[in-house]
Amino acid sequence: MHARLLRHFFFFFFLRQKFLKMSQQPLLQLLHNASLGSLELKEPLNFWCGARVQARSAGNAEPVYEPATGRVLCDLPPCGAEEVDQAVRSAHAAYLKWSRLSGMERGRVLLEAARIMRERLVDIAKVEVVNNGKTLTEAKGNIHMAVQGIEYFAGIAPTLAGQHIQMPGGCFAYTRREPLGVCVGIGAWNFPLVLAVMKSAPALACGNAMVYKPSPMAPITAVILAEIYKEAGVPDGLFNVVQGGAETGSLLCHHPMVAKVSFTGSVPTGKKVMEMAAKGVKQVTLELGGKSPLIIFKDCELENAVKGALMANFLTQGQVCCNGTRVYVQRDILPQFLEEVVKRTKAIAVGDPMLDGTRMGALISRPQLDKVLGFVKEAQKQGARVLCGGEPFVPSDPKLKGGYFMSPCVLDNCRDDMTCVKEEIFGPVMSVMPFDTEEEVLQRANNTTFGLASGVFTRDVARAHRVAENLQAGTCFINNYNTNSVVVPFGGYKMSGIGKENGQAVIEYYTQLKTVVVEMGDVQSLF
Ligand SMILES: NC(=O)c1ccc[n+]([C@@H]2O[C@H](COP(=O)([O-])OP(=O)(O)OC[C@H]3O[C@@H](n4cnc5c(N)ncnc54)[C@H](O)[C@@H]3O)[C@@H](O)[C@H]2O)c1
Ligand SMILES: O=CCc1c[nH]cn1
Repeated sequence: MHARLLRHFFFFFFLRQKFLKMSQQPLLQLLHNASLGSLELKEPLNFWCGARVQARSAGNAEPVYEPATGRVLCDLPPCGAEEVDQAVRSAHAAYLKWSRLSGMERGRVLLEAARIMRERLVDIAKVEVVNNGKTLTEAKGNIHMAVQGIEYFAGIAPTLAGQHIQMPGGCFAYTRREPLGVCVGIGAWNFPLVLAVMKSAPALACGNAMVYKPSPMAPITAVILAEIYKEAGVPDGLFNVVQGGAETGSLLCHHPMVAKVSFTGSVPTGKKVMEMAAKGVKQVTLELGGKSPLIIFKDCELENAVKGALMANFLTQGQVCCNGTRVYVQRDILPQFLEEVVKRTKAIAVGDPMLDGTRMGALISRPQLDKVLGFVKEAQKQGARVLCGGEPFVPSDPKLKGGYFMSPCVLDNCRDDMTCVKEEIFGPVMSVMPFDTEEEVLQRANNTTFGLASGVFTRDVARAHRVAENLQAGTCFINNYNTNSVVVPFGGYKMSGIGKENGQAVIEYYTQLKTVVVEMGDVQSLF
């Protein structure tokens, strides 16, 4: 009786999956040439067993907003325990097949995924603009980076190898670089597709499967990625998307079949993820927040330093983890620096993110906008001077009146003990402070619990490298800022995280080494 019931269950499950797959038009086709103010999404945004799946619990759905207009794009029901379990099991089944392929075979599939993504770059970028509020110019750059990430790890896949180690008496050992199994990715909302790719591409290249949970504020492009991987030829279930917030994330971290959690988000949530993973002795990668220093010496090329400070603060409306928001300027050049930085900040075109000329779009949400404006008010109360911006901004286009825009802000007269200098604001607010000596500025720059990134502008080569060596941060940019690339490792020191993403270093975080020891003679037993 039991076996008959099971057979029925599997038969209907199989039919349902088959029906879902036959009837589904790819999400990106439905969202082709997306524009602001019109998109309404009814499609389910979960993806496992190779198809989009409706969550069961429509009751506690949360609205997802379009940041540039304030409209509701869709209601997002969170996945519960049963759905998380289905996604993880689907990943595990696919992992058993995928991990048996050679690196060359896996790389070929990933290259195809990169090709498809490049072909649809503009369409994907438009969806990112609708869901995130960043400008189309930046979104196109982000999708280009995602394509490069998949290509890079497609190239790394065939190079994965162990070592041969000679031992006494003709014996030897060798190491096998093996995948971990089912990896969970949990992402933030500021680079929705890039973060999904930075986790999934190396995971898949190394032979793992992934269940990815995007931020509930920017849930759409991860599903597009899942459909691209499928079209490129990954086995059904290899890359899955489950939607939801803290509860769904916590179910994923606790699932016994999950081997690793790679998390991108704030420090407080990162601590919780690490605690949950510790219970199952699972590996973690934590890419967390920052409050990075940018140090500008008087011998710098000033125009480059000004441009660098803008790039360090205003991309993606200032919502970038590694932004250099504590700008230390050597006292002698502070007046010229401020004059130029304020002139250029005032000239930043804020507004419709779909327009070519726009350089700053909308912040992610109303609460985020209010929080950032609150930081500016608090800074003023504590003695900072607003040189420009820091106000809500209402674009002239009536359809954007409900959007979450603000004018980019430069704060002068800041001190190290002010809230705006100590805490991550995650908005377009630059805090500027004078310094006198190299020793003093290094001590002040390092006086923080964060350690994600840092930057230095100087013409003195020796000084540049000395400062880079002494800054306690995972990345130091010399004479530029935010020039991140998929080919170089990225990750924080101190409370900004554990582990690396990007570059060859990431392989260590998605594989485990097995040692095989081979005896060539007789066993010398003591017993
Ligand atoms: N270091 C990096 O590479 C990097 C990149 C992007 C963003 N960030 C950081 O992310 C933060 C902004 O993003 P955010 O507001 O989405 O961060 P967040 O910590 O609020 O959320 C991040 C993700 O964690 C999930 N989550 C929340 N509670 C959880 C829980 N208890 N268990 C499991 N998952 C949970 C969220 O749903 C979301 O998907 C900033 O601090 C920023 O610096 C860091
Ligand atoms: O918010 C930070 C996103 C990022 C950029 N490079 C690596 N992570």
